Amino acid sequence: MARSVKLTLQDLRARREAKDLQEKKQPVKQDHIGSRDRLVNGLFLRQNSRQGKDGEESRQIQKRLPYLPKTKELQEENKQGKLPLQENFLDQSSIQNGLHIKLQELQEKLDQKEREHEEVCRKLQEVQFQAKEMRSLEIQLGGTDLEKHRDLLVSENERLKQELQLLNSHIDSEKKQELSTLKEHLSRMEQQETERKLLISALQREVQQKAERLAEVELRLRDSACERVEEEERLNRMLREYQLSCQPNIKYMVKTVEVDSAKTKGALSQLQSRNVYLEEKVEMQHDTLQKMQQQIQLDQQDVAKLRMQVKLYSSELDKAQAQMMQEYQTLQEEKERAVSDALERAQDEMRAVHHSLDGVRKNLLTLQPALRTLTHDYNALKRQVRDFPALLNEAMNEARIEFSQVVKNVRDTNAELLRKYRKGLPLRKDRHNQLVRLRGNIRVLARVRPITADDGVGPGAENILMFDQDDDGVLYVTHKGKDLSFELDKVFTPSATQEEVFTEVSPLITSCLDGYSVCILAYGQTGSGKTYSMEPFDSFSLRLRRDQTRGTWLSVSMVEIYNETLRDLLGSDPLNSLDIKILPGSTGELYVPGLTHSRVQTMEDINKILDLGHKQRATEHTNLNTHSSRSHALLILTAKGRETSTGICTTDLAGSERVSRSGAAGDRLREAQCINRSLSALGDVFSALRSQQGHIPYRNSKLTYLLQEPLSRDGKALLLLQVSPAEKNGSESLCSLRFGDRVRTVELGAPTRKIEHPGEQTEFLLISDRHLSRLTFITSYFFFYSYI
Ligand SMILES: Nc1ncnc2c1ncn2[C@@H]1O[C@H](COP(=O)(O)OP(=O)(O)OP(=O)(O)O)[C@@H](O)[C@H]1O
Repeated sequence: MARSVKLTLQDLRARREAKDLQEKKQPVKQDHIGSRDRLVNGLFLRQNSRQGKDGEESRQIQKRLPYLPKTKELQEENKQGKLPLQENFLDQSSIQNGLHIKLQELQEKLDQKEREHEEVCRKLQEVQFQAKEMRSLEIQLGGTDLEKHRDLLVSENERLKQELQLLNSHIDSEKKQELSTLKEHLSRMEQQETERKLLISALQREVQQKAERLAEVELRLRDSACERVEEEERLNRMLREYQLSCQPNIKYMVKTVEVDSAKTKGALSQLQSRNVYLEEKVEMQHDTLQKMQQQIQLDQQDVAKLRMQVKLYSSELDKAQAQMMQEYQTLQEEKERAVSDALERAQDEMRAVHHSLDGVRKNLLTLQPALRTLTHDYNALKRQVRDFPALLNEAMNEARIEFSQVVKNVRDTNAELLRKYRKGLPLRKDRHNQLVRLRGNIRVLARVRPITADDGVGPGAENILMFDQDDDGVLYVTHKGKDLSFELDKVFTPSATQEEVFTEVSPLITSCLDGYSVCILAYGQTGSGKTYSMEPFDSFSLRLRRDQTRGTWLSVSMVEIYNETLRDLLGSDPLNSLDIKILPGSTGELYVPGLTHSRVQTMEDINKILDLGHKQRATEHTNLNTHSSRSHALLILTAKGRETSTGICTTDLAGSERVSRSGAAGDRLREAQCINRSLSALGDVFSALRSQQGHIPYRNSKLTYLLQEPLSRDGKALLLLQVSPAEKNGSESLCSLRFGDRVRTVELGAPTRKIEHPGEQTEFLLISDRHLSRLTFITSYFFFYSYI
């Protein structure tokens, strides 16, 4: 068994000196022993020191051993991609640089965009400025088509500006978002890089230390092996030399050896034991070395694994980086696309804006001459406006003076006119009265209604009336084969309007307002249009209203003559019988004591009274006209002013009937008889008037009694004959026309005015009847106007 013993030259020298001493039979000096001890001790100590150094090394290795689990942890972290290594760090740096470059490019693009945005804003400001100029031009020039076009352009510019702002804000927000994302990503990557860089540097330091220590250990092992080999060779050589040199004195030596053999043997045994111990130590060192080598191999394996891991990580990192780059490129492309789209849109809009601006510029160019003219005018106007207040004051003063002069003149003229009017009023009234008298105190007009649906169809509904084209007072009637003609004061055709009728009636109303007793009668068979002709009363109401504004007030009464009994239709008890009496102290003027007077102001008020009165009337159906009245009803209107009092009365009176045709019997028969009697009495009055008899039988009926005043010689009467053109009503139409013909011959004589003391009120009655003679089936309305 080869045992390597390490002996230094000093030990060998000490051993030789000891031999020399033995050979000189000198006792071994303590120094020699000490040197041997020192030799052994030195070897021991060296071994110990080496062992200590090796122990230190192994301790160092052991100290490094804790790095192994730490290395495993790092491996785990690397597996999770947490640890970037140096290669990756280099790649990361390049990526970081690339990102920085990209960021700079983005920043540049952003700056460019901002510059473009500023340019657009500047242009928009120019447009706004031009719009302001245009507005000022508009103010100066007034509205033209060009300005409307310019307004449109301005509004379009506003819209484009808003869109551009939106676009810019959108682009800014996108870019900012993208930039912030990239910055975050970059900062994250930088942080990771720093961490990985630190870890890599730590690992590198560790690996470097390990490598250095391994190299040192290997070096030492190599040195110790070399020393051991050299020492063995030297010892062998020395041994051989010693043996060779000692052979001639072998006896002596044997003796010496024998003498010293016990001691030498002891020393040798000690040396051998020490050699064994040293060999064991060397063995242990050898084992330790092997372990270290194994550890180094393990470390190298770990390093290889780590390198593999690093490569794996680097490939993964490359992949991630490639993916990131791809994503970045995609994002970049999208961003560039969005930016280019936005840019294109902005350019399009800018082009449109430029186009609009060109139009505006052209408009401005065309408007400039006009603007100059208008500016000139404007300046002139401005001067005028500046001078206007003074001129206005001057003109106002002049106008005031002129106006006050004119007002004074007008007042004078008015006073003169009023004076003349008052002076001429009696004369005018007299002349008007003369005119009316010349036209006849009793005028007879005829109004032909059109054929209506109520007339039915067939021969009975045929028209039997014709008109004279040249003379509006002639009416031709064809009845039962005979052609008859009637001459009246005026004939209204079916096409005549209400206004025309009222215009014809209005002179009598003027006479009424002038203070004459006037009676206007609408006369005709049932259904001939008497109610229809009442409508001009509305027109008259306007006149009333006008009169009322001049201080006239109006009251309404309504009475009924039923079976020769006079009743107050507006009274609390309509069944109370009223009397007609002569006004005390008057020259035979009539009044109805206890008659209710309701004050009215409008036509609506009158209509309400009429409705109220009609409700109280005793009406019943007959075979001829379901609406025919069975009594005479009188609506008495009295208008009174400071100087005048005008009475207007509308009535709906019962008509006398042909008993056989109406089928009346019992009470109906009595009513018809009363109606016929009153109408007969009215006819008698007209006959007496026509024959100018001394006695006019007014008192033969309540109706004629009430009609006394307007039908007296002091009154004026207008008879409006309502005529039906239908064949089946021919007989009644002829009767009406003949009655009118007879009435037309009546002369009432010269009418006289009635003057009343201001403030006193007198009632006037207007009486109407459905018939003014013995003719049957005729109803009529009467309008009566009187003057107090
Ligand atoms: N001039 C006219 N133009 C058009 N329609 C008319 C005219 N006159 C009368 N009528 C129509 O003839 C019909 C009868 O007229 P209205 O009621 O006035 O007759 P009346 O004489 O008052 O009858 P009664 O005596 O029975 O009350 C109504 O439908 C009316 O509208």
